[in-house]
Amino acid sequence: MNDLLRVENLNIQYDSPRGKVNAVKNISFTIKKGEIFGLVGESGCGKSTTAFGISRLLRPPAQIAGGSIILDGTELTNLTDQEFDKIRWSKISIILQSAMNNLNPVIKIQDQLIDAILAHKKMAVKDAVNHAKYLLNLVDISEERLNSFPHELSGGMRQRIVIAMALALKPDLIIMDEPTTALDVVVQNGIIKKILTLQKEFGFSILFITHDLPLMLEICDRVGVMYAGELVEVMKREELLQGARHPYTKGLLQSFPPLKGKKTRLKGIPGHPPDLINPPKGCNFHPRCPHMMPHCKLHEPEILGDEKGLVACHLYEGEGDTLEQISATSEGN
Ligand SMILES: Nc1ncnc2c1ncn2[C@@H]1O[C@H](COP(=O)(O)OP(=O)(O)OP(=O)(O)O)[C@@H](O)[C@H]1O
Repeated sequence: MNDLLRVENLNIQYDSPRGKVNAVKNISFTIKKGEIFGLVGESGCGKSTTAFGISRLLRPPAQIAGGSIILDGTELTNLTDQEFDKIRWSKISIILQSAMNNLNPVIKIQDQLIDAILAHKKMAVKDAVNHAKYLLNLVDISEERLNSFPHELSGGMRQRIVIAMALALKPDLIIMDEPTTALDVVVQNGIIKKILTLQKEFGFSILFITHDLPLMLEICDRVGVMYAGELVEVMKREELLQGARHPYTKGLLQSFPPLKGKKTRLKGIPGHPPDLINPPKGCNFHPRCPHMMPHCKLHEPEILGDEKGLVACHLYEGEGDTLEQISATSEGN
């Protein structure tokens, strides 16, 4: 089996004065070695909470309420903070939407880079400086910039430096949470191209989070679609380009201009996502779903898988295997 990351039945909740916010509800997915896996969905559907849960960045009132996160055979949810610190950067790193959330504004780039390197690798400071120069070269930034403070650089340069930092210890998995959303389209294109080149060169896996489905369709091998804290569909890129199965994913696809072919009128999805403290009975999406059946108001659909991917919708009931059946079959292989 070549899964690098296995997330199983992950539940993450926020305590709030109104009650528990079920921000991530029982989600399961895998990321293979060298794969780019995308998580997409409307604002508030739980993408960042999932990323923070995997990379141990959740802070109270958030907590993992159940489930398992296995990275290369190691169960991450059982690790102490000190044990997790050993794998941060070296096995897993994260790039956040705004580079200023990753960089310390009052420390020069060089010191931030070599601090990250020396915290995990025993080497002479001179060698760490050379490594920092090498990393900047990787992201096409001149070595002189090592002496700059973050505010002296453009947004695109700062995000490239964050990518360099994420790569510093050659991790197996890089989580990218909206890494280009804060940048203009031209800079965004340059950064995406750079990420793809580096991924090909080094072979790391990426969990790529965005609400921008067309961008995801350009770069990801497989895409997971989240709605109201749940994973409702997972498909290979090629399958998704042919059209989605889940009515929510279909709605998302119709909310963006098509990548190719004739321009069509954008439809959007009427209504809004449910309250995560008191979600509706049955399928979470039923109040907005154009295919809603009486059954959908009463019963939550199970996520089922076949050769096309996974889908949680009553329209496809009986057309696939449960996650337990899939997992039993793959373990038997
Ligand atoms: N501190 C908090 N207390 C209570 N609820 C929270 C808190 N932080 C986040 N949430 C809720 O958790 C849910 C998931 O939020 P999350 O930020 O993970 O979504 P997202 O899909 O990443 O959204 P975005 O694209 O806007 O970043 C949201 O409904 C949000 O309101």
